[in-house]
Amino acid sequence: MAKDTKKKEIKRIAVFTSGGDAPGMNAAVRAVVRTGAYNNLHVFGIKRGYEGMIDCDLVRLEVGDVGNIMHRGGTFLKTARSQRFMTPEGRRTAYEALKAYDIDGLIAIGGNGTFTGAMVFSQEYDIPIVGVPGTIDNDLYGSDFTIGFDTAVNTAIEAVDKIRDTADSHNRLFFVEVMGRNSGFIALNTAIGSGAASVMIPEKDATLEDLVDVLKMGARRKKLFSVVIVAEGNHFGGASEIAKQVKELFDFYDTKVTIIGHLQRGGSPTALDRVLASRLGFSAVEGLLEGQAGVMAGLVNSKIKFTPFEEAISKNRKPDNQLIRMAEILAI
Ligand SMILES: Nc1ncnc2c1ncn2[C@@H]1O[C@H](COP(=O)(O)OP(=O)(O)OP(=O)(O)O)[C@@H](O)[C@H]1O
Ligand SMILES: O=P(O)(O)OC[C@H]1O[C@](O)(CO)[C@@H](O)[C@@H]1O
Ligand SMILES: [Mg+2]
Repeated sequence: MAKDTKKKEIKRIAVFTSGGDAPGMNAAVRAVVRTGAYNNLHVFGIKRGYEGMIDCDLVRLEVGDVGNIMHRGGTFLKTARSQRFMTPEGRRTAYEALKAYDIDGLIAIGGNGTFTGAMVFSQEYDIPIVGVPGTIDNDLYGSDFTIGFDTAVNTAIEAVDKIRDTADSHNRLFFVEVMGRNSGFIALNTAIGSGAASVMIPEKDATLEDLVDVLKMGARRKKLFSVVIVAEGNHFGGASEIAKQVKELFDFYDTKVTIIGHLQRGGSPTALDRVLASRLGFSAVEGLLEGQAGVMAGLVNSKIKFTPFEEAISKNRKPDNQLIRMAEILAI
């Protein structure tokens, strides 16, 4: 059911995934390939993000190549963090590779680093790029959610539910560290969804003494176990460091630390991530054909919105203060 007319002169596009993988990236690539095919485009996949772009590692992607991948975590295109793309020479080699394949539009699926690279690249070379926010960190302005965030939070909550069982059985205090680089979105949502006693995130202005007060309050009302969620990018250090310092101030509980780590990056994407990825992949291609460039396709209040890369990466996205306050109140 291919469409007869093209809206723009773009004929050959390439899609890649970059930075940390995120559940739902496959669904986004599928949407890009199929929307491209519907619009009579030649679609290529670039392997290993910017690294593969520099190495000219492109493969033609047809409709059938993206079947049966919707439900799979990771990214079948593979991904990478590329030092070479940070250099002008690396980017020139990448551009030459794209020219060799006559690529006239790019879809970049990744996080803030990927879009920083895309912004620099599009300032240096005349190639339209539309971004799709794919990162578990949820740290981009211009989309209420990024692809992978919901799955990561669900994974973290499932882990905390299990930790609760053993914490309860042994009357222990657990510090559970979740990912999020410099951002507390995963931690805050995990804390709310798992009913944790407290959460330590970079965006919250709280001291270790405040945390100890919360724990003491719990102990006074005969709370025999407790779980505290810690964002990895915390200014007090990770969960191990916080556990050590808290123990020195208040040693009522036998204390343990769990770092969930890369478990949060894998697994089958949730329904929310699959639908989000499909919508954003589809909209990115339509946007590119309608002349969008240097922008990220996002979902804002359930509507598709295009935000310039510069804004998407530089507007300091923080969890809502109301949500932080609510998490505290509900944990009393
Ligand atoms: N200033 C920059 N100039 C050129 N390229 C950049 C720049 N910053 C980042 N990149 C490229 O983008 C890649 C991906 O960035 P990064 O590793 O920060 O992941 P991300 O896209 O933010 O995803 P995530 O946070 O989910 O891991 C980098 O490895 C690098 O190749
Ligand atoms: O997998 P790597 O390269 O160790 O990166 C870990 C980082 O990637 C993320 O999972 C996604 O950006 C961060 O939350 C985390 O800090
Ligand atoms: Mg990032």
